[in-house]
Amino acid sequence: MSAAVEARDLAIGYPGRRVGAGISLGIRAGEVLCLLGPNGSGKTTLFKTLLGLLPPLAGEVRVLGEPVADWSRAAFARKVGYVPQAHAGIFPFTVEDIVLMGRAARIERFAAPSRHDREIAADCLAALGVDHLRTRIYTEISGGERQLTLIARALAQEPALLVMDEPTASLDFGNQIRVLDHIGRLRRRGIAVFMSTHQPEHALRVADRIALLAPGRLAGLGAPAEVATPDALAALYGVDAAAVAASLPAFSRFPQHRPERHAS
Ligand SMILES: Nc1ncnc2c1ncn2[C@@H]1O[C@H](COP(=O)(O)OP(=O)(O)OP(=O)(O)O)[C@@H](O)[C@H]1O
Repeated sequence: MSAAVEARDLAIGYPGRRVGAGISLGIRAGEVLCLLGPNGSGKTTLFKTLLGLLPPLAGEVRVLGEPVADWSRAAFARKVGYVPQAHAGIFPFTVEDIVLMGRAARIERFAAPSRHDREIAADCLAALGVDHLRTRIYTEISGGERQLTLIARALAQEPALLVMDEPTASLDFGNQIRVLDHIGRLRRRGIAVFMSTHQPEHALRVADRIALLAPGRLAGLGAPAEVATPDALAALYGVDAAAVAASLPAFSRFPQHRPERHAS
């Protein structure tokens, strides 16, 4: 089976500004890959390139076996969900409307959402513990509530690949755990997840593999215990290894989640 997403010798960036190069990685169905990297190292730029929102400066991206540029936007939206960093939003849609937008690629043009679509939207909100927000106006809810709404929207797409840019960033402690647990459940449904986080303990808790993005290049890719070591994290974030080690006991108390392998 082809990888959910595969990048070969990718260079990423903007006109006149190369952010990273030589990036090769693949994500299988039912696998969670977590991306760690300092501010400005290129995590969002990499995601946007994998999603075909930014052209690669070099190299190749395939999504579900097809070059990303060959996908029609409608077909892509049926297969790939993207949770961007939470934004304020400008239009006063209800939370349910926003989540139903995740169904849009599956609804025939000009058709109204069906009862089935509304049930799926309600299920996705309930799965994240925010069904009580259904009739609230998106521009009038908190940053964390918006984040959960955007995750629910992506889940409502029923994607094969889910790309999440710091999905736990603005969430309280309980919602962080809820979202991480939910990501673990997506794995069992065979969904490939590629997510970034600024919290190594979150990656250690949920990832099958971890990728380290240093400015300009991929500095590591592999099993969490082998990749997210105090020395590697110290080098990645430009801090002292002793300082990283000092903070490690705080998260090593987490029972380390041993991901179930997805039968391929
Ligand atoms: N539209 C743009 N045009 C030119 N440069 C950009 C653009 N957007 C981002 N950059 C630059 O590209 C680099 C990578 O940015 P990116 O947003 O991908 O980093 P990131 O790892 O996601 O950061 P953070 O953790 O702070 O969200 C940064 O130096 C940033 O200033």
